[in-house]
Amino acid sequence: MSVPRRIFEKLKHGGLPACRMLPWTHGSRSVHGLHQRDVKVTARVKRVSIEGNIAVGKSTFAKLLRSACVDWEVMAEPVSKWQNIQSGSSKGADTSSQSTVSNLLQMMYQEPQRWSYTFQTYSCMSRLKTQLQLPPARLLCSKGTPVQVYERSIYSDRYIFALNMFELGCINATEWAVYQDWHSFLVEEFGHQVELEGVIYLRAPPEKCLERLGLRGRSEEKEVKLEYLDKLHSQHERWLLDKSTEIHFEKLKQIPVLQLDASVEFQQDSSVQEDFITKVKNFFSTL
Ligand SMILES: Nc1ncnc2c1ncn2[C@@H]1O[C@H](COP(=O)(O)OP(=O)(O)OP(=O)(O)O)[C@@H](O)[C@H]1O
Ligand SMILES: Nc1nc(=O)c2ncn([C@H]3C[C@H](O)[C@@H](CO)O3)c2[nH]1
Repeated sequence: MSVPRRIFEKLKHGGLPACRMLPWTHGSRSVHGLHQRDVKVTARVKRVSIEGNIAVGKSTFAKLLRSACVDWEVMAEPVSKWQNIQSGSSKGADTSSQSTVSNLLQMMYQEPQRWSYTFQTYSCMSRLKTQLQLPPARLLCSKGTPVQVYERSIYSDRYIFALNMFELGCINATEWAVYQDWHSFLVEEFGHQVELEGVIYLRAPPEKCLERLGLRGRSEEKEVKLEYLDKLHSQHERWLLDKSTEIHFEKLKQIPVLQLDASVEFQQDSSVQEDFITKVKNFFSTL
């Protein structure tokens, strides 16, 4: 049986390390382009998302994790893709002729009723692509606890943002029904490949997030109000703490959550950083 082309290319370029060379000649089924043996090799790698309100400090915390342990791979939220929608970005298109046609993040903030549904289709698709990426070679070789960490996930896309936009009336009942239908279909189709083993919830008062959002000064967010961050804060609390959000996937209902107090100014404080890393290490070892 031949190796699925997509996987062959991935292995050739991304490269599985010699320590995990795969015996392709043995007949086994291809699961969504992932060879079954490949699924086994990657199964030891845990998958965790960092969740939290806008500007709570996820990217800053992600940077800390990146520098803390070689067994952890942190995948950034694909914000720049949302800010630079490219023309002709289909597979095989000549990338040299691509140009930026729009900034969807800006459009969503400026005209939420017009653009929220479009935004959620694109954000969710880009998160799905991120979650489907195979772990890098060093994680597959790891003798410790290898973990792929994602900044947000296809689950916060639905249970935080899309739900919030629906409740705010920026996504209508038809759009919400359509979104949920394809979201459930994709999660079920991709199965284990998009499951998470844990969530790190960075928690801070919305007022603190607004302060940090102002500090960061991303131009698209200049009209974001405390009221919006309050709503998003409540969505996080309902999903990750109270567990009162209706969740449609069994494994996600039981997911372990590590809650960290993100209001602490940890950037200049190495003892807080060490405390965070210890908590994260202990959490990963339980997954
Ligand atoms: N613990 C912290 N103490 C003080 N300032 C912080 C802390 N964490 C983040 N910041 C600052 O707050 C701003 C926002 O942080 P960051 O970009 O990491 O947020 P984010 O959660 O990744 O945002 P988004 O939700 O937009 O992805 C940055 O200017 C950053 O330097
Ligand atoms: N509407 C909406 N849906 C999402 O799924 C989503 N994910 C992130 N964001 C916004 C928050 C930050 O401004 C910026 C970077 O996180 O993008 C989102 N907005």
